[in-house]
Amino acid sequence: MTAPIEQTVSNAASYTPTSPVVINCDIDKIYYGDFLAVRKSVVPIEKNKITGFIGLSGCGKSTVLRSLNRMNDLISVFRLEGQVTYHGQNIYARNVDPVVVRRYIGMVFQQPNPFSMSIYDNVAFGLRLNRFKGNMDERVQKALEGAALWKEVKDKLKNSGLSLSGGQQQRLCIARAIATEPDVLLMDEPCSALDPIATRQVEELMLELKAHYTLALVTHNMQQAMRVADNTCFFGVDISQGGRTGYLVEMGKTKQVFEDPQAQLTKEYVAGEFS
Ligand SMILES: Nc1ncnc2c1ncn2[C@@H]1O[C@H](COP(=O)(O)OP(=O)(O)OP(=O)(O)O)[C@@H](O)[C@H]1O
Repeated sequence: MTAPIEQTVSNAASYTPTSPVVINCDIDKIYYGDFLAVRKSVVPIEKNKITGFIGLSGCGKSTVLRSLNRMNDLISVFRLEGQVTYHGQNIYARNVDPVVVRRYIGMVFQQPNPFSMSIYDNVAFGLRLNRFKGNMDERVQKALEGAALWKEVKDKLKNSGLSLSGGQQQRLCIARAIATEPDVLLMDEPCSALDPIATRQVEELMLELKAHYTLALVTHNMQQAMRVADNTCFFGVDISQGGRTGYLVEMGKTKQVFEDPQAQLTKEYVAGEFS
C-alpha cells in the first residue's frame, strides 16, 4: 500500500503546554547541506514529563531530538533555522558553548556504549571531566542507584563495563548520563538493542527518572510510547516539494494522540497502517 502519510501536507496541530516548559524547540528549517530534512515544527518539552517522538523512518525524529542539545553540531553540513530555548535562553546563540549545553541536557544513545573501563570509572567519567571535587564514591553510588543498577554491580565496580549484559550496559550509560546531574535526558531509541525484559527495566527506570529529570524519547515502538510517554509528537514526511522533509504532524497528551488523534495522518499511523 502506498503510504498517504508521505503525500499529504498539513500544518502541525498546535499544542498548548500544561506544565512549565524546559525546552521550547521552534524549528523553521533544518538542513543537511542542501537537503531540507525538517520543516516548521514546534515541540515544547515539559518539566518532569516524558515527551515521546514517533513516526516513520526518516521523518526527522532523531534530527529534532539531537538538535535539543546541539549534538548535530558535530555534523558539518547541519544547519538549523529557528530557535531552541532552554529555560528561555537560545542554545544556538553565538555566545553559548555547546559543551555547556550538553552538561545540562544529556543524551543516551540507541546502542549501549559503555567505555572500555571499569563500571566505576564509566560513571565517574563525566564527573572527572567536570573536575568534580565532592565525594566521588557517593556520587557514583547515587548515579548507579538512580539507574536501578547499584544492587547488581555494587560488588564488582572494578569489573569492565563491557562485561555487563546489554540491558545492564544501557542502565550503566544512563548512570553515566545522570552522574553529572543534568536537567534533561534525551534518549534516542534506548531500548532498540535490548530484549523485552531489559526493555521493561529501562522503561520502568524512565518512569522513575521523570520525578527528577525531564525526558525526551525517540521510539519506533508505539506501545512503548503509550506505556511511558506523557506527551507524544507524531512526525510525518512531506514529499510535496520533491524531497522528503520531516515535520510535526501532531502533538498532544499521549492518550489523546492514540485514542483521539486530530490529524488524519495520525489516525492512520496509530491504527497501524504504516508500521
Ligand atoms: N548526517 C546526515 N547527513 C545527511 N542527511 C542526514 C544525516 N542524518 C540524517 N539525515 C537525513 O535526515 C532525514 C531525517 O533523518 P533522521 O535520522 O532524523 O530520521 P528518523 O525519523 O530519526 O529516522 P529513523 O527512525 O530511521 O531513525 C533523513 O532523510 C536522513 O537521511
